Amino acid sequence: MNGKSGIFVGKRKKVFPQRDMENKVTVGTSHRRKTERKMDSETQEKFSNSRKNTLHGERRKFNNTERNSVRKVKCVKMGEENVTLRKQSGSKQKTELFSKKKVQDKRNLGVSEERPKKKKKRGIRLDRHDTSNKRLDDGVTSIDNNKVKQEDSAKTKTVGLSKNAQFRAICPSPSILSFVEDNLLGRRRDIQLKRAGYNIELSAPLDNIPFSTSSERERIEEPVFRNRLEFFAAAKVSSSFPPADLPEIAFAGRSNVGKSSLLNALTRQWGVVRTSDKPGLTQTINFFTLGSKMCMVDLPGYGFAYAKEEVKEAWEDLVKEYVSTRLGLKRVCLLIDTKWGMKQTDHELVDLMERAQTKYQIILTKTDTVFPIDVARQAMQIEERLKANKSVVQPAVMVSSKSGAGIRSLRTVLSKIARFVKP
Ligand SMILES: Nc1nc2c(ncn2[C@@H]2O[C@H](COP(=O)(O)OP(=O)(O)OP(=O)(O)O)[C@@H](O)[C@H]2O)c(=O)[nH]1
Ligand SMILES: [Mg+2]
Repeated sequence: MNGKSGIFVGKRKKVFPQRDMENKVTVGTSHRRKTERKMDSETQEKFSNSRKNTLHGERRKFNNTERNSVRKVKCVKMGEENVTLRKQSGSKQKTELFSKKKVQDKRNLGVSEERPKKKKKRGIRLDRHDTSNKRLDDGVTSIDNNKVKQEDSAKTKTVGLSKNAQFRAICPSPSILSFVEDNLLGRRRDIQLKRAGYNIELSAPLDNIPFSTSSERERIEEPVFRNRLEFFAAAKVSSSFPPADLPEIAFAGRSNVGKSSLLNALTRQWGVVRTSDKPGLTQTINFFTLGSKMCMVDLPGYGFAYAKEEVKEAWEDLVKEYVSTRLGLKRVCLLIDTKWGMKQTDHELVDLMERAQTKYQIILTKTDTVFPIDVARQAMQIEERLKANKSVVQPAVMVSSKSGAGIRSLRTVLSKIARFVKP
């Protein structure tokens, strides 16, 4: 700052007033700090109060631009009061001052005290249909602009949205929604399951009949799944595949998606197929017979990130070879974790099965980990994506091996395969 002229040339330092000197007031800026004024005690008090109320308190709230626009304009004496005003464009303070002044004048003239009328804000009247004085984005209600806006919003709806937002925008079909509700799919509260009559102490409680006795609980509606599940063969290479005497249903999917657990849940024979919370437990193609009716095949998971590259490739090649060449294979259940949806590796397998004309059906697993609406959205999204595919068997089935939700429906779907092939 130029001390002599009082014009700021550089960046102003932030200095706060100090009032600790007898008969002396030191104020705000470095320039003013130098100018110490002597005042009588009354004036000093008024002065310091007015600065306290106006300058000091407000200055710190303003940013630089606002501060520049603020100008100290008047110090008006009203009776005993000293009011310091700062002029700001359209400020309230200014209106207050003038209305106060008016009342004061009226008092002096003996006019009865009335509340000052508020000044009406004058709005600018615009012709709705005259677009000449409006900007395009001013909310003009012309038809053309509306069209443009609609197109833009449609574009942003699809292009601008994140993957997550796009997912949330999916409206599932009524049939999917009712399936989710009827089967109590999705994350549910225990109290809700209890009220519906399910015994939550049992494993896969929703696979039982509500309010059923223990003998009823044992029954599986589809006779084929009442057969004993027995380990039959394991293969690490295609040459050791067993002969394809029985119709086969294979369970494929990424590591840890719940393939082995689903086999146990379908047959209610917990522990026959080994499961683990660590991905990559199943490393060979495991064949299980279900009586003499069907063969169920547990495939090693693909996309297991922590396995060695060559091991991973060997598993994936084995799975690919199995699904594209196996003769007795009637259906591949492609398991997708409901939480994560279809990944690149899943699409690769889908493409392969399309080329090999292998029938496959999408099974959404672990539905108990997400909200019911997200189960429906995931099913809807996958069905839409695979709509044009020829070998896919629709609809997608939603299950949870943990809660037992949807397991009965899957049994019904799969038992038809066995029945038709071997009546
Ligand atoms: N919450 C929940 N967890 C499940 C469900 N199904 C399986 N799991 C769990 O997921 C983990 C993996 O299950 P597995 O059946 O071994 O999965 P996998 O697909 O056979 O895995 P790999 O053999 O490694 O390919 C286990 O900890 C299971 O308890 C389910 O429906 N809900
Ligand atoms: Mg497994």
